[in-house]
Amino acid sequence: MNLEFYKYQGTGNDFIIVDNRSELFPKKDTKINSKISKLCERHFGIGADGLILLEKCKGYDFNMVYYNSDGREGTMCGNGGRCTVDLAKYLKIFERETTFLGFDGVHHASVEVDNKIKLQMKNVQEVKKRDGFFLDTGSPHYVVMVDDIYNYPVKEKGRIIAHLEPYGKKGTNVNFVEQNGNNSFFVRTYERGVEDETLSCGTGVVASAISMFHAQQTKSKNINIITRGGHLNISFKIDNNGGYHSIFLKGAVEKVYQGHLFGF
Ligand SMILES: N[C@@H](CCC[C@H](N)C(=O)O)C(=O)O
Repeated sequence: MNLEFYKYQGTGNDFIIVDNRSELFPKKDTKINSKISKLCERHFGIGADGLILLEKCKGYDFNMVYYNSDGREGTMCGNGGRCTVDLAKYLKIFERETTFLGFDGVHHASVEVDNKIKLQMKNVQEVKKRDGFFLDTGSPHYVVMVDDIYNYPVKEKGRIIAHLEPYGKKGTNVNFVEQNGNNSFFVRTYERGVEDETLSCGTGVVASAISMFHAQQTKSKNINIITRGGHLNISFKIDNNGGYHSIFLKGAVEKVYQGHLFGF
């Protein structure tokens, strides 16, 4: 059987997305993790930071299932979520605004006039101080400020921090941040499950923006983030208990090509 897939990128974070409303993708196959990691491999496969299934979901427009490029099911993916929203619009699942389910719960999203995708992220109740900061924005993230970010050894340092004891067997994603304006920061992310730096990470830039506000590096609740793959905007509000809500991640996405998976 041949299964159709779409190749997407959101600020350089790239994904294979399968329209699995037909439920033909063999999620229960005992070898599915190695099959997914092979598809994500950049020499023997299609090449991607992750694979996403867009599925039917009662009460919502769709359900999003996310696998990291190591083939294991991950938690929430912000850039992948934005790409999946664009595909759902292309497939005529919705027109301007959508509500869907991700690993971390319900998400609202819209397609803006400039075709950028604005995705509401899960509320953040707590930012833990640990040299840097640790918080969950749908996926776990450690955030630390560094100097000379362009030359910073993200892969080497990220790999060590990601698997430190407090982050358990599953590890954490690691973000390195340098300020370059009042409300503007450059962020580079080491992603667990990819075990490398990616060009951008949606949940990571949200974690970085909130951490920078929390650390009083900026007074703005509307923050621009530059990644190696492009620009993202993060806005949020604060509640009386110091929690963060109405968190939105906005940026461009691109449907790059479409193809067929053989042997599925
Ligand atoms: N690239 C993603 C984050 C993916 C999740 C991460 N690798 C994990 O498993 O925690 C994003 O854009 O948020």
